[in-house]
Amino acid sequence: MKITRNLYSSNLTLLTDLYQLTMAYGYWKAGMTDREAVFNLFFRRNPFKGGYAIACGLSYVIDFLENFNISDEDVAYLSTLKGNDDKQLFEPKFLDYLQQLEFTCDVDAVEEGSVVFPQEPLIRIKGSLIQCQILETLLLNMVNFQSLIATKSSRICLAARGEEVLEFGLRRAQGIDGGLAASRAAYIGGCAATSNVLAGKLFDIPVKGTHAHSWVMSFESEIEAFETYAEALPNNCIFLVDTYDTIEGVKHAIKAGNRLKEKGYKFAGIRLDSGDLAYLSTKARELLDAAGFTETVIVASNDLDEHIIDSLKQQDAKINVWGVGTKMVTAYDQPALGGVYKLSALRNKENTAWDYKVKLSEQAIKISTPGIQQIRRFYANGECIGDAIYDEENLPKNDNWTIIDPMDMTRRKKMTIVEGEYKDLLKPIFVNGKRVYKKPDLQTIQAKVKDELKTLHRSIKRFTNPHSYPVGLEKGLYDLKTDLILKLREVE
Ligand SMILES: Nc1ncnc2c1ncn2[C@@H]1O[C@H](COP(=O)(O)OP(=O)(O)OP(=O)(O)O)[C@@H](O)[C@H]1O
Ligand SMILES: O=P(O)(O)OC[C@H]1O[C@H](OP(=O)(O)OP(=O)(O)O)[C@H](O)[C@@H]1O
Ligand SMILES: O=C(O)c1cccnc1
Repeated sequence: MKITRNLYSSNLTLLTDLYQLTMAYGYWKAGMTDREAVFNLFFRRNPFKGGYAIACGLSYVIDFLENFNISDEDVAYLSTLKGNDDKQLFEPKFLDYLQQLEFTCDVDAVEEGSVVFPQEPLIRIKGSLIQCQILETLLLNMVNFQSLIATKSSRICLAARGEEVLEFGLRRAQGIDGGLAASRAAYIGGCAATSNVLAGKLFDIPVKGTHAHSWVMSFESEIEAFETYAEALPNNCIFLVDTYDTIEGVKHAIKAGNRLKEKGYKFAGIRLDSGDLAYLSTKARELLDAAGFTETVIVASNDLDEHIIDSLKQQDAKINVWGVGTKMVTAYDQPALGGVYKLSALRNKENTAWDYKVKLSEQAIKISTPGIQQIRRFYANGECIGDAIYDEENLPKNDNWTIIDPMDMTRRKKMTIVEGEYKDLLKPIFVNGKRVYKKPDLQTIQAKVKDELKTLHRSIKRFTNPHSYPVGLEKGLYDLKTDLILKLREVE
């Protein structure tokens, strides 16, 4: 959408960590800028102690890469940076080089809205070392946050069991883009609408809302507040009933609802925002039904998250619509996804072959995976049964694959390549810097999340101790990684 582009397509190239630019300078000085490299963006643990994550943020990444450039102003600023000796940090020739740098990489990525798991590359960038390096920070910034919020939202929507979830988080979000990007990701995760009007305009998300306590407090009485609201907005009446006494509030809302009905309008709903939401929603439902307002919905808000919604569902609360703010947009119980971006292959100096790369660590989970990675997801009867991370340059010779858990080599699973029962998740997005992928609209991405979640066994979606979905390295890649680690540790 055009308006979206105006906000996010400005030149964001300097929205990066300084070390990307100092390394870029180093590569340039060492004559390494154009060595072909492959980097992968992945995370190591599912967020929220859950069993899966939702990939999100690719659209921002695409806009950023399509508008990649270093402007006169950027160069002017970079030329003012000083080193420890108080001399210019970057020599002018390097800045000239940077200014002429164009984005020419290949990008393959998992589509937004896909279900993804730890260790899987969400984005794979292949191209000149300097370009791949410079992109790290912003790619992580965009994908980490949005994937986190889309995952949170999908959990909250699962807890609501198909009922409407409204995202109310802007006022508690982490700044301006923390609000906007969260509204977008929350919608992708399954929310029906947002209260954030600019997000509605930019991303074409439905906007919805009720009214605040201040409205009720601005009148002599609650009933006067509801009736005045109904006069002004007869087609948008959800009354907030808990400013003074919730049960009395429901009765006042019913009075105002009767006036609306007389005038031929619908009494759309009430909102509960405090107290025992199970008890109050049940009482409110009884009162509404007794007054003939069986279609009038009960919206609930107040620090909700997936666990409280789940509990309210188990208590048989009579809530139809869930308003969720703070805990959704701040990902309250886990504020960062922790995705990383690692080099996995580099052309040798002679440019004749790939050198595969790993980052070692004492912790197995932190040892990166080498190769030109792709993900293959296997299905049986419409359910996904396991993912293989494999090396595109070393495809297994036969159709019987073994996947091995990189954290525990005794955990293995056999997968058979059967036509129509697998798919590769990384799709071409850019080829030689030119976009080859058409961005889907948000509704399509939201529908994808729903469809993908249906392919996951329910044990993987439960909130408490979810079953862990099998993701492994294809045996060829596993062996390759093990050899590399042994070599680096100099074990014969
Ligand atoms: N029946 C229920 N079961 C589980 N949790 C509930 C139930 N009813 C409300 N809650 C949750 O309990 C928490 C109550 O928080 P708190 O005590 O701060 O609110 P309150 O006193 O009801 O309202 P406020 O302080 O906003 O006037 C909220 O997170 C709310 O969503
Ligand atoms: O609880 P959250 O999940 O963050 O949802 C958003 C909250 O924001 C509003 O409260 P606030 O007290 O800011 O304003 P109000 O007067 O409209 O209630 C609203 O009533 C919700 O309680
Ligand atoms: O419209 C609402 O009810 C709303 C909007 C923002 C925050 N809390 C509630």
